[in-house]
Amino acid sequence: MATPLSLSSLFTSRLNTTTPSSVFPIQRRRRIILVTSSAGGGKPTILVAEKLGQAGIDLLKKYANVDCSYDLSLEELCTKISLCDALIVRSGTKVGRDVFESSRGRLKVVGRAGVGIDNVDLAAATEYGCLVVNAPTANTVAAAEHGIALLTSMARNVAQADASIKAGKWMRNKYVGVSLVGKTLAVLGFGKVGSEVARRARGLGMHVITHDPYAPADRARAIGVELVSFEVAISTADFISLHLPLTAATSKMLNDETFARMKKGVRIVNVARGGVIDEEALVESA
Ligand SMILES: O=C(O)[C@H](O)COP(=O)(O)O
Repeated sequence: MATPLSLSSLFTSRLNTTTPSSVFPIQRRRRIILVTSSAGGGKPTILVAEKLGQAGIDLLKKYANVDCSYDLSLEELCTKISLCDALIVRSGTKVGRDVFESSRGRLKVVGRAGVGIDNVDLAAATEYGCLVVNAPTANTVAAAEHGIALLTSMARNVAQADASIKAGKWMRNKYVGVSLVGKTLAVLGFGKVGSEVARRARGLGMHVITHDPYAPADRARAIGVELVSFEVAISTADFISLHLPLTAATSKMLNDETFARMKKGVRIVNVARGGVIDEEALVESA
């Protein structure tokens, strides 16, 4: 299965000799690598299938023909892709086997402008010799800050109180919140976003534990976070924050069995992917 490279690494390093010959550095000083048009000679063609920042589009336009076409149906995407050397998507476009098949070998790279690559069929990309790259640090702080925003507003019932007051009610006793200070937060997934959430939660005076089989112990220690088993994480937490990719191993990781082992009244923040939680089980156990 293909391992996603980072977009920045694709653009800043030379590819090794096993890469397709149509990949070459065209701008040595900044070591930018782009993919040639298989039509030969001309600029490569990049399909941007979801909205990106204009600065990014302008940069691409210096080196490639850029087709910004949003909200394509699968059929439209499959038709266009046979004329494209590269495709850039966010999380809303499913890049499945059909897309690689339809490209008939012309598509050389799929750039995921973001972190999660669960919308790209990596096995099919590998079979069709197509690189998949992502931008793993692009939105780390935004996701961490959003996680903390949800954590604090959930603790203080901000959304419910806001809706209530907008409905003309004043129910301050109903929406009394809970303190975060001294409470235990379990961060599931101690990667880039999870670590930044943990760091911020420590600043709020929380006791932070984490479960992540790949987490470096020294990083956890440096932030003052305790590495624990999955069992300890879910059974001792007052709050749980999810920062996991959606894979076969993490799909429905929180399910009826795990909900049964959690503390009563535990609050969960999910800024990862919805599929990490079995939503039917969540509704049942709420
Ligand atoms: O995986 C990610 O980077 C985030 O979920 C953001 O996805 P987006 O590019 O669709 O906003």
